[in-house]
Amino acid sequence: MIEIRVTKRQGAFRLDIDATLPFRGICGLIGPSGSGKSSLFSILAGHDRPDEGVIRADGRTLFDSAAGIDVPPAQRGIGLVFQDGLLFPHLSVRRNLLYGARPGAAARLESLSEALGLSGLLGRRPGRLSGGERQRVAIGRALMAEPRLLLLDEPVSALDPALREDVLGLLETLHAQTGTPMIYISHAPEEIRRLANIVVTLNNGAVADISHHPSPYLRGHTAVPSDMLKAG
Ligand SMILES: Nc1ncnc2c1ncn2[C@@H]1O[C@H](COP(=O)(O)OP(=O)(O)OP(=O)(O)O)[C@@H](O)[C@H]1O
Repeated sequence: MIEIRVTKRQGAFRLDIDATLPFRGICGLIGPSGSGKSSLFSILAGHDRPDEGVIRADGRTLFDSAAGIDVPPAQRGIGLVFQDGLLFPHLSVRRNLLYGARPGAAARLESLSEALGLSGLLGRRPGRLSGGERQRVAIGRALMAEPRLLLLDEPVSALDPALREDVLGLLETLHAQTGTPMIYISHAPEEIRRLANIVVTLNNGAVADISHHPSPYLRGHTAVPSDMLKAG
C-alpha cells in the first residue's frame, strides 16, 4: 500500500491529500492545471516537505511529521522521470545512466540498455539523441537505482506522437518485466486509458476521486480489490 496523508500550504493554495493506494500497478494522477499534481509529486519524492502528515510506502515510513521522520530523496527508493528527460549534456549516455547509481549497478547497465534499446547509443552525448531516445535514457537512469516505486511527471508530453508511442510501449514492457509500481501524471486521457489501472483525480488540492481503470495493458493481470482503494 501507499498511504498518503499530508497537508501543505503554498501561498494561497492548500494541498490536503488523504489516499491509500495499492503498491502495484500503474496509478494515473490527473486533474486540472493547478490542482496540485506536481506539488504531490515533489512531496512524494522528498523534494518538498509537507507541513504535517504521514507517507508510507509498502510498510516503510518515508515521512511522519509527528515522529520527526523525513527520509531524504536518495534513500526513498523512488525513481523520478520528468517531462524534459533532464540529462547531463556533457556526459555520455553511459555516464548519464551510471550517474548516482549504486556501486555494483554497472552490471545492470548492459541488460537495461538492451531493454531500453540504448545499447548502440551508450557513447553518445544527449545533444545527439532524439527526444524519444533522451527520454528512454531518463527512464533508464531512474531504473538504474532499482527503485521500488517510479514517479513519472508527464514523461511523453514533449514528444511527437511516434516517439510518444515508443516510450509508452517501453513503459508497458518495463512494468510487465519488473512489476515496479508507477505513479504517472498526465493531462492526456489516452495515455491514462492506456496505462493506468487506477486513476486518482485531484481537484483544488484534494483527492476528488479514485477509481479503477481497466487499461487494455493491465486488464486481467493486475486486478485490484476495491477494498484496497480509499479516498479520504
Ligand atoms: N512554491 C509555491 N509557492 C506558492 N504557490 C505555489 C508554489 N508551488 C505551486 N504553487 C501553487 O500551487 C498550486 C498547485 O500547483 P501544481 O504545480 O502542484 O499543480 P499541477 O496540478 O501540477 O498543475 P499543472 O497541471 O499545470 O502542472 C498552484 O496554484 C500553484 O500556483
